[in-house]
Amino acid sequence: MKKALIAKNISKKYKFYSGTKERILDLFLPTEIGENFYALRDVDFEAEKGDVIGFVGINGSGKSTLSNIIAGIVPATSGTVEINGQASLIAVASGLKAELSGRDNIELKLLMLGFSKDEINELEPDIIEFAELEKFIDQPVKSYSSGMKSRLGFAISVNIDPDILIIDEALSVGDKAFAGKSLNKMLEFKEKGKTMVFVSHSLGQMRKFCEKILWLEFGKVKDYGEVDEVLPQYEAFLHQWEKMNKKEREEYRNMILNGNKELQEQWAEENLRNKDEFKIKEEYTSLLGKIKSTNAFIYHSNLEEGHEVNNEQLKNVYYIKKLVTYKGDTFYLLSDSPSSEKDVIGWMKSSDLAVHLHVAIDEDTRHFMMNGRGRSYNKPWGAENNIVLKELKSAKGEKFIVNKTEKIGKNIWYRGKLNGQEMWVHQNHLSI
Ligand SMILES: Nc1ncnc2c1ncn2[C@@H]1O[C@H](COP(=O)(O)OP(=O)(O)OP(=O)(O)O)[C@@H](O)[C@H]1O
Repeated sequence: MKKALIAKNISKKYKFYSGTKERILDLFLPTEIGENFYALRDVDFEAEKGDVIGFVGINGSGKSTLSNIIAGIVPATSGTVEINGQASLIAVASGLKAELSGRDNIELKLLMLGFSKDEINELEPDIIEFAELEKFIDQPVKSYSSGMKSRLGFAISVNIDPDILIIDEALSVGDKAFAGKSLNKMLEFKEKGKTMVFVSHSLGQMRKFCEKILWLEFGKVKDYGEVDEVLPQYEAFLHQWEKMNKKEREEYRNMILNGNKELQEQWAEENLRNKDEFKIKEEYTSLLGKIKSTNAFIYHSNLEEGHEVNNEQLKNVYYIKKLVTYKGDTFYLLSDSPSSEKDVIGWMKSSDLAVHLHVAIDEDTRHFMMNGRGRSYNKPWGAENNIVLKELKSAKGEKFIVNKTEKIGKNIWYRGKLNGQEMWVHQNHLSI
């Protein structure tokens, strides 16, 4: 497959000086003055065309520096970046000129990218509309909030249709509505098979969006691979990192920078024992479930974000064909039909559901008679919104021809037809 991006031995050195005198002397003297600080050290990685890669790492690990180098905004001290096509970076304020208005920034950026005046005139209204900056578009960018700068950056980057899109924390600023709109645009790019690099501290977004993860640690590549492999390790590491005090963090940093692989493996063995907890483990199951209360939460597939249930959802019975375990919790996939793909509602913690085992018995024909008690439903073990007939009193003595039998917990439910209408009836409401 064609490589979209090859980064080789990228290092980025910054210098810290104790004052202006040192800074000036360093320019003129043949010996180096000042303290060297490496934001990146020998970073190597490649992306195939269509890869969606997330950069993760604690604060200061070099994620933004690397994305800025790939986008051509910051030069590397050494190493090479080979890009097939044009890269575009969306980052708060990156490449925006503070003194110029939003509109002038759009024109400048497009001119720098080689667009003609006619092309710019065509693209500009779309960019302005997407950015939703209204009258601010003619104000200097220095008067913008970080969210507004991010909107402008995002609007320019996605509308020029780059080959590689680099998104640096663009979704963590700005409001929820804009973040939603941006995410849709990114999904559109993903579907088009564009190569994308995504920098974010939201691991939920990473899991939802990326296929590969590059984990940076103090400017070095700690790991690079499939999301399912790298992200649980990183989450387990974060869990430990948050518990460490200043001294322990310093010791850890020295261990990494000294590069002793054996010591590092030993540390991981002792401290990342819980890493499997952060893996999402999927299993097939067959249950029926009812939501216990309105406090329950329906999660997206990343199991981090979601929304509360509504009252109507409490009056339904759901099919559960898949379960996952993540961070010690079990989540069930709720669906309106007996499938884990069709009519899916979302994931819910098992503690928020009342469930029963759901076993298909057979599809044999059986003949029963209604005994006039109970109700009938459009699903076995139905709830209020599944009611077909509120009372079966008037059907007493009528024939009920069964075409499907299922066991829900300890109870048998029959699906059959009463006067041509299909419904599920509990065993207690039928007689032979
Ligand atoms: N212009 C600069 N001059 C000096 N040091 C810099 C400069 N830019 C970045 N750094 C340093 O380089 C290191 C990496 O920074 P970078 O912003 O790439 O990290 P990051 O992983 O994106 O962090 P965060 O998660 O906090 O955004 C940090 O220690 C930072 O202080």
